[in-house]
Amino acid sequence: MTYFLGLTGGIASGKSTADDFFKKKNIPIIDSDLIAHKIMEVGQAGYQAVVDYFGSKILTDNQTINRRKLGEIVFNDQAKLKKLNSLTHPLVHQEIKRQMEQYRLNQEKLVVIDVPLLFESGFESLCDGVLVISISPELQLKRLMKRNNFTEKEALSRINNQMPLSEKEKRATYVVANTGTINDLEKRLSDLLQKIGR
Ligand SMILES: CC(C)(COP(=O)(O)OP(=O)(O)OC[C@H]1O[C@@H](n2cnc3c(N)ncnc32)[C@H](O)[C@@H]1O)[C@@H](O)C(=O)NCCC(=O)NCCS
Ligand SMILES: Nc1ncnc2c1ncn2[C@@H]1O[C@H](COP(=O)(O)OP(=O)(O)OP(=O)(O)O)[C@@H](O)[C@H]1O
Repeated sequence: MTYFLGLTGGIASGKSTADDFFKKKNIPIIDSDLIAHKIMEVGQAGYQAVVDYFGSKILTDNQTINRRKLGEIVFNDQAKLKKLNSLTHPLVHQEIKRQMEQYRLNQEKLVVIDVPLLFESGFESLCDGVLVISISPELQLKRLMKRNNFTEKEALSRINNQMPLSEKEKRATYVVANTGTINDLEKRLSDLLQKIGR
């Protein structure tokens, strides 16, 4: 039986950094951010729906979706974010489920499903356990501003559009803090793999 470990956390809490560790251990990852990007590539199912709704102002000169611009719009307007979610999430969930089925058929022992909005979209019912990567609000803001070159306002608008990390920790099966070095994180994840027994 495949064990599906949901992986979530807050924006910039360290999910992709955790994914890098699992990849090094040859554990397959289903990456929903990547899937969301793919379905919005030119010609893909999500592209036309998003462009029809938001208009050509979200396009770059070569007709691809300018995610920074789209992000600026939706993270400052909850109704538009809700709309974007309604256009993209069914397609993302469909692709996640397709990949899960493949891994199940291949009798993979452990698969990590990285879903930033796992609890928000009720995805935990499809997972055998949920790992939350947590950090303090101060560190989250600092890392997000640095990684995306965001102002404090830009970073806070993204953080505040997600369920509070403290609430995600309460709902988690496992919580791993990413407050130290990346080495510390890897050590904690290694201990977790022992605990899960895979
Ligand atoms: C708004 C968009 C264009 C911003 O693109 P950008 O390249 O700046 O960010 P990226 O996609 O890499 O996401 C970075 C992080 O933002 C957060 N985030 C992304 N989408 C959302 C959302 N709908 N609600 C809250 N937080 C979100 C997540 O923590 C995610 O890990 C993009 O995130 C998007 O299309 N989102 C809608 C699809 C979605 O919900 N994706 C999340 C996985 S299902
Ligand atoms: N332990 C750490 N020490 C220092 N920097 C870190 C640590 N862990 C992650 N980072 C950095 O913090 C930033 C956010 O981490 P990461 O991209 O893994 O977060 P994420 O949860 O995947 O973000 P998103 O929600 O946007 O997908 C990155 O620039 C990463 O290199």
